[in-house]
Amino acid sequence: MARIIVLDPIAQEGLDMLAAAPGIEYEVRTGLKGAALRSALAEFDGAICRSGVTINGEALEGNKRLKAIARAGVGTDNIDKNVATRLGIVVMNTPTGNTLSTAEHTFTLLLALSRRVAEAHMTLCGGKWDRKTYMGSQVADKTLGIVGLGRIGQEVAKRANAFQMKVMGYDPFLSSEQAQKLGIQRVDKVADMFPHIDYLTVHTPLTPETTDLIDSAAIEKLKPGCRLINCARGGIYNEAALVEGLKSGKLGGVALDVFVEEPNTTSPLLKMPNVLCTPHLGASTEEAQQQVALEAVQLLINYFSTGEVRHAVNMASVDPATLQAMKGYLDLAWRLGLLMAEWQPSGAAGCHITYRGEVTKRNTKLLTSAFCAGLLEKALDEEVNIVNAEVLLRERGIVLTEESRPDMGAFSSSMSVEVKTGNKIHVASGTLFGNNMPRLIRLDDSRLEAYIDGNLFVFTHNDVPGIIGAVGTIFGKHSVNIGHMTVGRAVPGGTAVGVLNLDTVPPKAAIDEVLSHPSITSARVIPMPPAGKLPSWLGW
Ligand SMILES: NC(=O)c1ccc[n+]([C@@H]2O[C@H](COP(=O)([O-])OP(=O)(O)OC[C@H]3O[C@@H](n4cnc5c(N)ncnc54)[C@H](O)[C@@H]3O)[C@@H](O)[C@H]2O)c1
Ligand SMILES: O=C(O)[C@H](O)COP(=O)(O)O
Repeated sequence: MARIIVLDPIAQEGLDMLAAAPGIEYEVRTGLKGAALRSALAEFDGAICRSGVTINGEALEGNKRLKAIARAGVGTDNIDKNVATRLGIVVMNTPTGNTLSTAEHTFTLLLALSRRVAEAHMTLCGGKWDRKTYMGSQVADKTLGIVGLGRIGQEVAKRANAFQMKVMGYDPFLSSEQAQKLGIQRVDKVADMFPHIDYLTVHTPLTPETTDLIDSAAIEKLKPGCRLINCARGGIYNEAALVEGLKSGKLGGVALDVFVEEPNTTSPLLKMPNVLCTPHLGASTEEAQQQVALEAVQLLINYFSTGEVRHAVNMASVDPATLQAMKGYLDLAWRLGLLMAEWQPSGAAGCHITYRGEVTKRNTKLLTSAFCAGLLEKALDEEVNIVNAEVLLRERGIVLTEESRPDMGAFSSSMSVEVKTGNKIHVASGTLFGNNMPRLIRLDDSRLEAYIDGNLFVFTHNDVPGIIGAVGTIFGKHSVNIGHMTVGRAVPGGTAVGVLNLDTVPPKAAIDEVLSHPSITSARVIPMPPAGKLPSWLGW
């Protein structure tokens, strides 16, 4: 049973869906912070939030249970994604559910600011019929500048065009063709539009690049009387600079839905004329809330029932069909990681993975993560999975590189991992027989065809006659049954490797006896998961 905590109010439809989902139970606990939030999160497998709760590093610290956070909305800046990734917690959002509502809210603010609707309303409610003070400004034939032309920015552009506005815009990912299609005059940098625009609206995430994007220096360069709107994130406009710009008369007006500090009832802007503010209501429509709640709940249901990862913001998304199709390869990659963790001495400095043949057409990044998860699984006293494995590996200073070679080797598909320790490189290569039978096809210099499950007994020896018989006799004497045996070598008469699958773990006396053979140079038991047992993070 997966337990889900709902940390912010979400639409009833979402709660109903949680209640009806088999294998899921949920609790609504809103308004949590600090230690209360941390201990609550430790009791659940999944969490749903909006922008109200702050899931910072402290809240996640030491959490060994939480696997997934679904954000019913777009912005995930209230979640410490670095810490979540490190702990193997996948963070997903619902990117499209509130796009139209937020674009509409942006336009609502733009129009209401132009006509000073809120101020006129408040004056009238105060008993004054004032038709002189609230002279407005027509938007038709004015120029709107848009920074950030993703989902919301583009919808705002469409609405501006419908209101006969001229639209200029900047987004590093907006092509000239797309800009032309949307009726946007694209500029190469934000400042290029400053002298031309009557309105500016921003629709970017809050990042180091967009923080204080519009500060006093930028406001200086704006056309006098320009009106600024922000329905994205507080902090993209420097709030002190807005106050100054309004006081000096440089700015014609400011409309904000979002603030640096939220909730916020004390901003000096709230008391200024030509200012219009709403308490982060961009996504607050029945339609948007229903949509994002249903989407967020579905994300968690899918994650806990099939392992599907969609709209992840801290890892590559993986749909169930891909997972299903890659199950065998994920198993192989994970097993090669488990094997290498035992085969190479500690102190790995780097890992290089080569994919060959048909497997290169698949999501090899996922396979690399699965290998890393296997490599670290036993060494770390924490959850290691495909979300955090690469991060954990790199954190340990291990350089990870990957290459794909579409040409086939001896097998239609193979993956080969090289682990560098000091001046030595250890190699393990594997392939998949059928859909779900991982096989080891190379260990260091020796080519072989070994199973990678159960109790592996791996020994190195000189390639001389009598070794297989000698090892078989020793295990027979100790009543250890050999299920499968393979030996491989690089060249006849050189060094060779033997891999046995034993039905039981051999006693120490048996291993010592094997090691006492003059031509056997090393021997060890490498416990591997039974055949068919998939990593727990796959959810199967
Ligand atoms: N007020 C609200 O209630 C509300 C509702 C929904 C979304 N939002 C916020 O609106 C923002 C945009 O949402 P979206 O769904 O359109 O996201 P999106 O990812 O579709 O679009 C964001 C765009 O910003 C662009 N961008 C990033 N950095 C930039 C930079 N330095 N300069 C110019 N462009 C840059 C990206 O290329 C992208 O095209 C998000 O921050 C989101 O949290 C607020
Ligand atoms: O990023 C978002 O989706 C918006 O800021 C909406 O936030 P909310 O879900 O808290 O209304």
